[in-house]
Amino acid sequence: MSDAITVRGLQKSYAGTPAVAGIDLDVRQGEVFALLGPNGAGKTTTVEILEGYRPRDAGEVSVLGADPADDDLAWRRRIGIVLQSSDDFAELSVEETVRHFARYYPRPRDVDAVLVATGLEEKRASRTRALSGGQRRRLDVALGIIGDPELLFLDEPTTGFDPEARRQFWQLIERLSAEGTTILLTTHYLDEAEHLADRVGVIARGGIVEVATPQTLGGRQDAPAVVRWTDPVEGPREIRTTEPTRTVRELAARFDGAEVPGLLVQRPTLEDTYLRMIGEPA
Ligand SMILES: Nc1ncnc2c1ncn2[C@@H]1O[C@H](COP(=O)(O)OP(=O)(O)OP(=O)(O)O)[C@@H](O)[C@H]1O
Repeated sequence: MSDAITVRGLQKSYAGTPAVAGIDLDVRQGEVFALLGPNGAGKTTTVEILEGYRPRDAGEVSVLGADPADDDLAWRRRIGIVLQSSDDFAELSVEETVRHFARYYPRPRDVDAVLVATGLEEKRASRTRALSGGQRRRLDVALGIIGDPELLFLDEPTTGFDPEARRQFWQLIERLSAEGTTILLTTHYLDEAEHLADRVGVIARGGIVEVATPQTLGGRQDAPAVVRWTDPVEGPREIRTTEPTRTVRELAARFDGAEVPGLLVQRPTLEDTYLRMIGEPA
């Protein structure tokens, strides 16, 4: 199967300062791919070039088989974009706004189903200007998926969501993914990337640092584990080891098979790994 997105040698500068400095990227059809990176790393610039909203300086880009710079209408209808919030439709109700957007697409999703899926059913009659920040972001997501896109771009989709709304959003993304939608998202939430993404790409200073699954990024799966427990005499203890099973077995023997007090085995989290990769102290 061909890739949904192919990027080779992408470059973009603003007033001579590189924001994207030669990025290569492949997003497979049907996968959820998360772009991670610190503020100013070049994520939004990259995504907006892929969406056809920003011109590039150099490089080859193919999105669903077309060059986004051609900005073909039929192509545009096959992609979904969750833009940063705008107040353009402040006087329309939630339902009117979603129905309005549905008319732009040849085969839109059912408006009622999208309102339910995005948790906006109870707010359907509310003016969009009266929505809370998190509700407004849900509306952005509703507008991004109403056209039933093959490829969905989500730029920091859950910023401002409460924990319950974030979980509901994750379920929505999982459903869309299960239906075959390819999804490229940017996020600052490492738990979100870990939960949703098949693969993550870490981008820093305009370049890709690594592309891997969340489980293997930065050699995470082989990183030493920390085994912690509380010794009845010596108090809290910890050992860093590449063989935590052996350590636990030895501890179990030492405690005669009884519960080892406060036993905990921890591998580096995705966040630990990410912070190390981008050079921040964990
Ligand atoms: N329109 C613009 N004009 C000038 N400089 C810009 C413009 N857009 C982005 N930049 C600069 O390009 C760099 C990359 O910005 P970009 O928005 O792509 O980063 P990002 O990874 O999306 O960051 P964030 O996580 O903060 O959203 C930054 O240094 C930013 O200041």
